[in-house]
Amino acid sequence: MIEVEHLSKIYGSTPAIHDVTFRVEPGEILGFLGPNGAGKTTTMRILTGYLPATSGTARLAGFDVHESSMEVRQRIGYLPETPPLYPEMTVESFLYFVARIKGVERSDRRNRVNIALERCNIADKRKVLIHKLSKGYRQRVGIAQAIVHDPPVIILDEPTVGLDPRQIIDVRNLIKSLAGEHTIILSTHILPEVSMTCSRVAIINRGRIVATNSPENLVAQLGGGSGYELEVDRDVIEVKNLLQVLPGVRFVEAVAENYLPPNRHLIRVVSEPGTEPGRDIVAVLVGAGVGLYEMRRNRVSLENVFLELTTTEKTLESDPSEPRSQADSPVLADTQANVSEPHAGEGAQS
Ligand SMILES: Nc1ncnc2c1ncn2[C@@H]1O[C@H](COP(=O)(O)OP(=O)(O)OP(=O)(O)O)[C@@H](O)[C@H]1O
Repeated sequence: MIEVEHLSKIYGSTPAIHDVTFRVEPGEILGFLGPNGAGKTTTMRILTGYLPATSGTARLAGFDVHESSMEVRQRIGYLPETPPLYPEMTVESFLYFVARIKGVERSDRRNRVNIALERCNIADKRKVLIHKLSKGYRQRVGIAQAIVHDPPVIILDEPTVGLDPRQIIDVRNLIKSLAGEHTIILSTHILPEVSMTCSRVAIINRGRIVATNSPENLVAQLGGGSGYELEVDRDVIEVKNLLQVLPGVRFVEAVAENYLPPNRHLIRVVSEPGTEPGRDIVAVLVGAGVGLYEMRRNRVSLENVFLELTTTEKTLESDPSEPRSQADSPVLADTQANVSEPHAGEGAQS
């Protein structure tokens, strides 16, 4: 439904995006994830026909966004970071207005406006002036204006910024309910937004796509960092001798901690991807008379992946079905070699 190939944009002498390539299948929600200034809005604006690219192509339902911008605009619903609302209009009259300028037939407008009001759960606000609405409701009106002409593609730029936690949940549920019937790109720098809402994610950093895959596969690619942390009464050399022969145990290392009582050691056991050697680890330690005071799992999360990819120069191998960017240089081996740093259990708070 959406095919982006080798897209680049330079503002004057400032490069904003470089060789961006990804695809979105019909009915899918793609999370477009990146830190501030990564190039998300620039990419969205090119896709919606508001900004010309410096080079590369983007096609939507087969139409080139630059050469066939009218066809593209009819097929796209766009919610920019700041929703384009007319505060002095009522919700209903604004949606009628948008339906008209988006080319909805007069005979179909009432029906389309009613559907948009219902989908966005704002039917009871139809006669309310937009400037009297809370930010959460205004965001719903913003989404309603994006879907009122029933476009196959919806592009949402940071749709939950500035909302309170309750409103965020409501807007995320609304977005999820639109998938299937619509193909959606959701641009965000908020990680939970992606894990909760999107079937696939493209991570952009400093203008370049550094990974494209399902959230689960991205985590699995870095899954070599999963394992266990043990608090024991033996040092790392003794524990290593006992455990490193076990199937599934990749390596054993000491973790520096200064809160532990004397003669206690914190030890990390990193497992091979897809293995669960926890049971054997306990059996061997207990069998050898080792005092095991605590054992907990370390799991790599999407947060770890995001931090790894946006604070380093790494890229991950993309989904094999994904078109490859010329700049794509899969360095999975490099990534796996570094998985113990940063610590797999650490990461930004969500
Ligand atoms: N009109 C412009 N003129 C010059 N540089 C720009 C312009 N718009 C964006 N940039 C630069 O392009 C880069 C990408 O910006 P963009 O707004 O696309 O990022 P973003 O990922 O959407 O960031 P944010 O999450 O902060 O909105 C940044 O370095 C930004 O400073």
